[in-house]
Amino acid sequence: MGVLDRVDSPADVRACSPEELAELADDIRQFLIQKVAATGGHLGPNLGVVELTLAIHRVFDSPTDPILFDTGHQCYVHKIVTGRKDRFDTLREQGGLTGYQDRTESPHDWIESSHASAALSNADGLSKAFALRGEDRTVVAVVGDGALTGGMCWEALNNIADSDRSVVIVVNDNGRSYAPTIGGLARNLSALRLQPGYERFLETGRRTLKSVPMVGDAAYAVLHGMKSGVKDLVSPQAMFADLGIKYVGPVDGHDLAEMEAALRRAKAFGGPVIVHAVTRKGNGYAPAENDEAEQMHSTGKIDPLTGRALAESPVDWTSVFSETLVREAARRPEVVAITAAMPGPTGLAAFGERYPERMFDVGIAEQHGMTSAAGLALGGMHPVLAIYSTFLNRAFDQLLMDVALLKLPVTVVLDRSGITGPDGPSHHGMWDLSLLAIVPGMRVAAPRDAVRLREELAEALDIGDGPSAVRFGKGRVPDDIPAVRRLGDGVDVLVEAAEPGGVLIVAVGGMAEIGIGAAELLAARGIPATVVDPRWALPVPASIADLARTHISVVTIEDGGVRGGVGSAVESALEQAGVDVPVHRRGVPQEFIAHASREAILVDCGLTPAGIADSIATGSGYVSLVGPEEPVELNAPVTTASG
Ligand SMILES: Cc1ncc(C[n+]2csc(CCOP(=O)(O)OP(=O)(O)O)c2C)c(N)n1
Ligand SMILES: CC(=O)[C@@H](O)[C@H](O)COP(=O)(O)O
Ligand SMILES: [Mg+2]
Repeated sequence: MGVLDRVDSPADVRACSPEELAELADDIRQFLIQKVAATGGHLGPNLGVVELTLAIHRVFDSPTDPILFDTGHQCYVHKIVTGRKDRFDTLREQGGLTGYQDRTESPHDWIESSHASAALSNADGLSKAFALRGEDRTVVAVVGDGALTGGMCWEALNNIADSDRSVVIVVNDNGRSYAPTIGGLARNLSALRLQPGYERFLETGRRTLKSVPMVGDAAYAVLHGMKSGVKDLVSPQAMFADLGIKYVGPVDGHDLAEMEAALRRAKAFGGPVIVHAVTRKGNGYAPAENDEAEQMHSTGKIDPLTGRALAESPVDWTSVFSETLVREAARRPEVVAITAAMPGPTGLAAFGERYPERMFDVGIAEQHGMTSAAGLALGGMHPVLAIYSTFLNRAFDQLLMDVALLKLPVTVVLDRSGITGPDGPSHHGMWDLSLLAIVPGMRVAAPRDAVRLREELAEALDIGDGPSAVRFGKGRVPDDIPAVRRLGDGVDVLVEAAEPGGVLIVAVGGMAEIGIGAAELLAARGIPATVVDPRWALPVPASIADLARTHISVVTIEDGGVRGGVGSAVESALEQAGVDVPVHRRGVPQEFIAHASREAILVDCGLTPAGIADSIATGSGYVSLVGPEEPVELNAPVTTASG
């Protein structure tokens, strides 16, 4: 019976003795390794915040004092000590524990989005509300060094600094996003951490002086004081202090007692405070600590002993993109690449190794990345900004007004478009087609397989008079789905109806396989169907309207929201062409889709050959996943004595 077995709430953590705390931290570390090895998830980040999270729950009173985790991928320890440890076998599985904060799981969770750099703005707003309501509550925000490279953090800091509100910002500085965090900020933060003299100075002092009873304690206090002297010379304190925010640290984020003492100092201060915790991603688990590339930022199912993946990953869209870009760049010196702190996951790492001078990591800063791309294009380059589809949301205004308005040759490569699965509603790439459809002059390719991805990326790099986008999904990429013929405007006919007058299926990108399967099932039911892949889906190619004239209806299938995407664009195109043929849109319901496997969600959305064929044969509409449920009572503001 370990200490963890009897910890089910923050109060249980607060009741632990120092010895029990040390055991609890070890128990949690082993728990994380065993559970996340079995389910997959953010093992590295969570191993890095064990002591930090325990210290926070000992000093602050969640949920009265909200604890916000920026991005939320590092909230597993928080979940473990807030009564959810028994559900970790269901982590990131349908109906199970989410991998991020989730208000339906616990009142200890306040925010939910997995989009980085938003927690400080949430903290700013929450602390303003508490001040207005006269509630004496402290908002605690845990923000990583990577998230701190996002612009919203600095917008929030600018506001928080200009107040005396009780906000404690715990900077979890492990020096990494996926890869090492870039930029002047990171350099400043790490200056102290990497200062060997400072570290040695502290370590020697701590070890030597603490061993001397009495005298040691006094001398240690002197050392501590000196530390602040040393700190003033090299610390990032100036960066925050100049903003008007008190700075505490740097603190060893794995030293529970030191972390707790720093947080108590911060809490006592009463106004906005930054506690700079220095941690190590993957701490205490050698396979993660030794993972040079990403310190096991996010893993699939692994062998807990060795850290090795249990399943080989199939050839995926990302790897085809990666190799194609390197090949294209060899003959296109104007091509440069931009990543928002995700060179590995977006496939740009190979390009960066081959062409380091043409590769730019801007940090978790998609907005800046998009407009920096505009600048690169103004300077004669052809930038390729590779981001996950869901993060395009962050850079929409920049795409519209800094790129498209100027008709600049920027290519946005959107990986993880469509349903992604276990990362839940804020990670599904279901918004990009709707967003891109309203950008004047935007050309959007959605390859159906590896062959078309190579083709369409090259075509995008040939576009010099405006922005282009190439979007593809997560996971396995079909090698080759051949066309029967290609029309003049690039549309590929994949299936010719056996006879005229049937259904025209417009299958966008990765939905081609589903469209072909649906056509086969319809043919068996005596309903002829033609299947086409537009390849360049937006703006809608002219031949789609021409084809529609000889069909009784058009069915569009897209791995994206059904409102405003390709289906809506096809409807408009037919109307403009005077083609009076009904369009039935099939796609992802315009709802927030809970986490589950991609496959399970596609089935639930009716995005399968049988689902599409049945909906056509029966004339039913597109699927909705949320019934008329009663809204769940969430985080009703805690009424305090004063309120
Ligand atoms: C806007 C946005 N862009 C990209 C990501 C993908 N992403 C998830 S975690 C992460 C790195 C976070 O680094 P940091 O904040 O330092 O936290 P750590 O993992 O080091 O604890 C990134 C880039 C994201 N969640 N949100
Ligand atoms: C929070 C985070 O790291 C996400 O960006 C997500 O985990 C990405 O997952 P995949 O790279 O497995 O799609
Ligand atoms: Mg980090």
